[in-house]
Amino acid sequence: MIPTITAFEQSPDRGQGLARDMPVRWAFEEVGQPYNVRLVSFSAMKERAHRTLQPFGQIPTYEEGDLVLFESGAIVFHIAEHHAGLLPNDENARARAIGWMFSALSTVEPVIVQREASLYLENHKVWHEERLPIVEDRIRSRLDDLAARLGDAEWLDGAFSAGDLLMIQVLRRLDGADILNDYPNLMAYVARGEARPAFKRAFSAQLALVPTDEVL
Ligand SMILES: N[C@@H](CCC(=O)N[C@@H](CSCc1ccc([N+](=O)[O-])cc1)C(=O)NCC(=O)O)C(=O)O
Repeated sequence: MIPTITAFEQSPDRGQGLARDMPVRWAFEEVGQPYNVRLVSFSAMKERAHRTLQPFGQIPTYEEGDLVLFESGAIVFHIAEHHAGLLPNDENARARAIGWMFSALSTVEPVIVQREASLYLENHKVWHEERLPIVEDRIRSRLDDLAARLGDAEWLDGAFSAGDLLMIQVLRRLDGADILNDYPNLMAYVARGEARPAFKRAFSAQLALVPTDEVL
């Protein structure tokens, strides 16, 4: 059975592939699993029908038969559990790769999302100018440690895994910011992820939905 995910009907990132359907698309492409996409408008996301799938009124969701999932990380994990190619077979290596999935979403992404909130939602607040540098310092602290751990390695822990997929997707949210430029090995790490044929297929698929005149 071919799973169906939901994605934005109108991409707020205008084709940059930063919304969270992107890691799910990427995971499907890495394991060679076809998938269908149901596009959802901002208003429809908040309706009861969608909230039965995703209680917070967001995308993505995953439907396959009588299984409904939400949380992009959980969906990527489900895909990785049911197909080869995203998690190692070795028990300890698999556990470490899953650890990196959590690290991406609960240690690195939150400070990056705080910066986006500061820039796009709080930029009119009187304390915005004072807060942004504090948030950006928190990001640099995380990137210092991540860059030190990655070093010159190709991926975070041996072969490419779902942990790398999610970490690279999180780091891509800094695209356009100067911050990542200070970490050449992390820039190269993201570039390696973006060079993967599966990433390119996923990126093209989400870009194809964006009207040409809206692409950033
Ligand atoms: N923890 C959930 C979070 C899901 C989530 O944040 N979904 C967002 C889209 S991806 C987040 C996102 C949005 C826009 C950009 N962008 O660059 O424009 C990037 C990422 C959403 O539906 N937002 C609508 C709403 O909350 O009302 C998950 O990982 O699935």
